[in-house]
Amino acid sequence: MNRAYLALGTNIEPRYKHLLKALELLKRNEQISIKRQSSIYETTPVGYTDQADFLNMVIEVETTLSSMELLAYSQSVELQLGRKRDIRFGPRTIDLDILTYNQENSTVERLIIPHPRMHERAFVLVPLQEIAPDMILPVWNKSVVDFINDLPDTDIKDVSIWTQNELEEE
Ligand SMILES: Nc1ncnc2c1ncn2[C@@H]1O[C@H](COP(=O)(O)OP(=O)(O)OP(=O)(O)O)[C@@H](O)[C@H]1O
Ligand SMILES: Nc1nc2c(c(=O)[nH]1)N=C(CO)CN2
Repeated sequence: MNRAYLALGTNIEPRYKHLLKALELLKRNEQISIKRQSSIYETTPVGYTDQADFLNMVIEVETTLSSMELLAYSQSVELQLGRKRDIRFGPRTIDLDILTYNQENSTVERLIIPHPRMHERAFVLVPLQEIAPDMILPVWNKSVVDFINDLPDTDIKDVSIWTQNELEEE
């Protein structure tokens, strides 16, 4: 059995429905079992900033899929949710990134594990810390907490737990 962490992100309405649908499609795969899921966070866009705020979350899964198969299934979920690829780092109905896969450090075709930008993204590290506080990231050999401590305060401020009220209004 393999253990992977996945990051989900969406900034096209209905954002919450897109997250739920993606989780449902992941659960539908008998080779994937969701073990933990973080709260949902509302986050300010990073990279390409002229776009709407995101909802982000991180989940831990156990899977019998290989990392390439997990990527292929994640991409099929993105497609089923109508994702179109246009602006790099731009708006998306759902983005599914594989953060880590076991303790692997590998690049196979177009899949890089661990995700090469995960350690600098508050919208990934903060939800990840919630479900895997003791995790040491392969390659960097550094804990999630240490990476969070190195982030600028402004980045942390841009990531906040989405409250139930907001959830009901959505
Ligand atoms: N760890 C990974 N998880 C998901 N996709 C990856 C990973 N490593 C490489 N890729 C490749 O990245 C390609 C582009 O992914 P995508 O369009 O989601 O990028 P992005 O979401 O705009 O940027 P980012 O990868 O920084 O979140 C995918 O087709 C996939 O082949
Ligand atoms: N806050 C936030 N910003 C982003 C996100 C995301 O999921 N959340 N995804 C991006 C594309 O990889 C680029 N910027």
